[in-house]
Amino acid sequence: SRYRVKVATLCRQAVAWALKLVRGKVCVRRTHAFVFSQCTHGKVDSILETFDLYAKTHPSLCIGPEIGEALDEVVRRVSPSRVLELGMHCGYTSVRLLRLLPPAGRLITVELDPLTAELGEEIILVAGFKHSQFQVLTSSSAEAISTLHLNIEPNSQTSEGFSLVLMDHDPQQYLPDLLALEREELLCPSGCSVLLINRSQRAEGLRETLDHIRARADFYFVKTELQFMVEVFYQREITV
Ligand SMILES: C[S@@+](CC[C@H](N)C(=O)[O-])C[C@H]1O[C@@H](n2cnc3c(N)ncnc32)[C@H](O)[C@@H]1O
Repeated sequence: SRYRVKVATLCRQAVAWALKLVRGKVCVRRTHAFVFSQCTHGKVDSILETFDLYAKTHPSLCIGPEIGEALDEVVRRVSPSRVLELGMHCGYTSVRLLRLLPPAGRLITVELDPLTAELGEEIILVAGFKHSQFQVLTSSSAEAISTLHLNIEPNSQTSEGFSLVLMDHDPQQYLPDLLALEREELLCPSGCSVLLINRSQRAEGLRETLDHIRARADFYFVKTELQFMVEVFYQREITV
């Protein structure tokens, strides 16, 4: 019976893999429609589970539960009051982030494609989050970063800037965006974790970013390097 269970699992995985192959490219509308119609509105866990269910049989860009848990661990540890996400897509990671933020926490999320941004924002609202907790900027990461200081209200409890940045947009943009965030003084000087999602072992952009970080040991260090995610820590001011 043990072998029967194993064979059944393998068959299920083979069918799911074949379905993904047949269904071809990632479709934002289809992802949104599935999640919107199948999840329980207002229940964050149901939304994440529905995304994961969809990804079993359809091509998906969502990070999924495995990288998601590594992300959760960082969010719980950092407990950031301000988070910046570059590459919102359909809102999977935005919902994951928002559910772990402290009550006064706020997320700014950036998405280049207007339709994706609209559909992703709807999913965040369906999850039950309010516009007082998050803001979607529909633009390229570079444009967004150059205007971000206008979107951050001073917070008396923390130093200014983001204490967590998630980059999952375009690895070629990771380094220029990191440099721009530093230049614009948007990284919290007392400490900011920058998470770089690595979807391809051949991502040249990620390698360049890490080379830069290693050469800037005065302000940066690589805190953890997992196969799919690298955590870089930035600090300008030493806290006592
Ligand atoms: C891999 S997906 C993000 C997936 C998301 N983190 C999740 O797990 O649900 C990348 C997204 O970044 C967007 N994107 C690509 N380049 C961008 C850029 N330069 N600025 C902003 N968004 C960008 C794409 O349109 C796409 O929706």
